[in-house]
Amino acid sequence: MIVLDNVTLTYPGRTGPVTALAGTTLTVRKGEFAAVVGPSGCGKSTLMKLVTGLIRPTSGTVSIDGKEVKGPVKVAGMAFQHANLLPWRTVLQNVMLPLEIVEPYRRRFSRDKAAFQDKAMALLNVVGLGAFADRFPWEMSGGMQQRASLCRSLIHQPALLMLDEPFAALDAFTREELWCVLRDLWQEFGFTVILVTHDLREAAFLADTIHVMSARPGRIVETRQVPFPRPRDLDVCYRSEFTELVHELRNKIAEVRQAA
Ligand SMILES: Nc1ncnc2c1ncn2[C@@H]1O[C@H](COP(=O)(O)OP(=O)(O)OP(=O)(O)O)[C@@H](O)[C@H]1O
Repeated sequence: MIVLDNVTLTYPGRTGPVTALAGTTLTVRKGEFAAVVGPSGCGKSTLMKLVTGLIRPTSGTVSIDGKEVKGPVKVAGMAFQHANLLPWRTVLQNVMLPLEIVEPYRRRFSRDKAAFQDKAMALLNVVGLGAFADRFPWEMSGGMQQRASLCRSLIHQPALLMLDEPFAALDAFTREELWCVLRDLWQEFGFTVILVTHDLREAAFLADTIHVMSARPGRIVETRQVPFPRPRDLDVCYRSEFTELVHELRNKIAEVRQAA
């Protein structure tokens, strides 16, 4: 379980202190798919950095499974808006990169390389990239690169997947394809997800729970359970309850933007 308890984060800032989060409290259960939405600049990326231990709160605590986060956590995989694959490595080599860095895989890397390669290939097959393992990133579309990036974030079997607008740079069709890829990976492996997104349909399709943040300084102003049964497919996005939920979220965000 991930718990942010009354977290405030103030950046020193070049022209004076900037309080990005103020009194943010959030709980995400093990295995839950949580989405965080909110107006631009409300502190969503800051929240991700706090959970992964890249920054420490100014006050309050962040904990994972009862242990306070005091430095970069190993249990998390991460993916961002840009796939950031290394252009000189093939797709397979990119996916295997965390195994060369993260312990305990790192020390076993040379010995177990063949088994690790099989594992990477199995993941690439799940996301439909099995036939592209030997390609270089620049030979692939943005959507294919983002599939590979998801594989790279999951290769070391993290208990937690942190996603910061991973599909924002993709066209609408590719984005929906990738929603399904992520849904399938989550259903198969059961990791916990925190997805930061501007796309309310994405949050409503993928998440169990949607947290709405206020404008800066950000805190959680509303938490909605998503009622649609699983397994979900894209048809759910055309149901009236889905449209209503997205509308309500949009209205809430408009309200908090105006209040800022
Ligand atoms: N290193 C920093 N120094 C000073 N201010 C910062 C720093 N990083 C972020 N901020 C400020 O903190 C606030 C929150 O930033 P953050 O990137 O977390 O927001 P966000 O919700 O992810 O934004 P967006 O939705 O536009 O991606 C913003 O006002 C930003 O300008």
